[in-house]
Amino acid sequence: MKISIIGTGYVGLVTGVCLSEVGHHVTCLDINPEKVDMLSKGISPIYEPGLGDLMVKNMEAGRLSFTTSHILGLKEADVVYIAVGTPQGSDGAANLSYVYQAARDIGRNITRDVVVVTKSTVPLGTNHKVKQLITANLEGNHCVQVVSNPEFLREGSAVYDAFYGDRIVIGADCPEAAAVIEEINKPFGIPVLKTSISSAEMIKYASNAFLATKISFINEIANLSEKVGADVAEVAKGMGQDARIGSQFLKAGIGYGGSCFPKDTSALVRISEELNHDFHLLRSVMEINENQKTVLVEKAVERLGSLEGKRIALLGLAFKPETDDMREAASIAVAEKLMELGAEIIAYDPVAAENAQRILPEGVLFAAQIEEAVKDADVVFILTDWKEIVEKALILSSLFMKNPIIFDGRNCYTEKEVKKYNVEYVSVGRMPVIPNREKEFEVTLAASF
Ligand SMILES: NC(=O)C1=CN([C@@H]2O[C@H](COP(=O)(O)OP(=O)(O)OC[C@H]3O[C@@H](n4cnc5c(N)ncnc54)[C@H](O)[C@@H]3O)[C@@H](O)[C@H]2O)C=CC1
Ligand SMILES: O=C(O)[C@H]1O[C@H](OP(=O)(O)OP(=O)(O)OC[C@H]2O[C@@H](n3ccc(=O)[nH]c3=O)[C@H](O)[C@@H]2O)[C@H](O)[C@@H](O)[C@@H]1O
Repeated sequence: MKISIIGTGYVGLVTGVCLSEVGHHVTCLDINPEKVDMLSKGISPIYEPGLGDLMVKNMEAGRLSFTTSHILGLKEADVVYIAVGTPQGSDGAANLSYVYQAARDIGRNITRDVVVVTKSTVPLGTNHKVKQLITANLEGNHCVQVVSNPEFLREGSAVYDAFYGDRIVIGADCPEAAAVIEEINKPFGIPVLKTSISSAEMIKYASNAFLATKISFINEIANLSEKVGADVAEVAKGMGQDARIGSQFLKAGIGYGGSCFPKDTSALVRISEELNHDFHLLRSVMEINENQKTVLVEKAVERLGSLEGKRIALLGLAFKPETDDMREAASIAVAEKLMELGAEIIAYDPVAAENAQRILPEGVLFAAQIEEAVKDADVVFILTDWKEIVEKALILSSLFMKNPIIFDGRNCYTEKEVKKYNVEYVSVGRMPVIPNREKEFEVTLAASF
């Protein structure tokens, strides 16, 4: 069985590599020639742990190849995955133009009966439209079945998620087509849930919206905890121990970012509006998230007064650790706000700096090393909890800053850890830690180097 994948972004590439790893023959197709050129040389265009090695291994085994040609990429395919982007349009709804173009491309180029699998996150009814578009563009008399197979991987652990996901959802109107996709996925050994196409489409949006809701909920609890002197980390732990609630996605911070939660919540609100339903809860989730992105800046203004001319080190720029993805990263909103307030920004990210340079406002300086960012800074902001940043930010601030002060948007440290250092520490949903400058601290310059 020959598999083709249209789109080699995070989802298409990970899917292609992992399907080839379990023994399938996969051709990945992308319209971006630079990407395909890199991929054909065995270089992954994205930072995703474990992906590059697995990709090269399967290319060398002759199971994985890349092309920009729809003719070559589709002519021998029995199964075609659509994994192109569905970015947020200017009206908040998902922009389906790439999906529809992929459908036309499939119709024009397939040479046999195929099962088309939609991996892209698409609103209700899209799969029916995809089938119509393919059929309308067919050049031969081929039978086409469409299956909705939403993707649940997380960036930064995408390869792991492909092999150890909680479920594989297969939405189909045709049981034979569903069986083909179930068979392809058998080697992963992940439980399969078969549904209608509409339910599969809804499962994807509902899952992301629910996770986003958990985050905004805990962020509101964090904001409240600060007012009453509670510690949101303890609150989340206590809540999470209730199996009905679960401990995941209860980490308070500066809100969710990334390529999916923001756009998928917005798309679901638009889908609801089109159905004359006001999804009030989800609108609030989005609003809370917008406000949450800049709570650290507000705290800094409250504590320090004017930020004009202050040198602020932004540690971590990607929307989460272990990725170079800057889409909707909180660092963008924070940097814009700080620039507006006249601060001077020196930014550091171990992996996402190159992408960040294209996105963050002009005038932001970039440090090649974390030490360079912290040295001479008046204030440190932690925006992404990369392991390196968690390991070094506290100690470097205590060593290099005149009056060390950290605003931590990811709650990286406990009060006990902070108290070993001569650092003022402001986090989210917890009381600030103010050092007693009279006291001898465990970490001193001499002791550390
Ligand atoms: N990024 C993620 O973690 C996840 C994304 N998703 C969904 O998967 C879909 C894809 O997302 P990403 O992989 O992040 O997108 P992406 O933007 O990283 O990649 C999309 C790729 O499709 C290519 N493309 C566009 N039109 C094409 C065409 N007609 N023929 C061939 N290639 C074409 C683009 O050049 C690009 O390389 C979206 O719907 C997204 O919501 C779902 C789960 C996780
Ligand atoms: O549809 C998608 O694209 C994907 O979206 C998310 O995956 P991802 O965006 O890669 O990353 P997450 O780990 O979910 O984090 C998203 C954002 O929420 C934030 N977050 C996460 C968890 C938490 O407790 N608190 C919190 O603020 C993260 O810092 C990050 O900014 C989902 O977790 C995936 O299941 C889904 O497939």
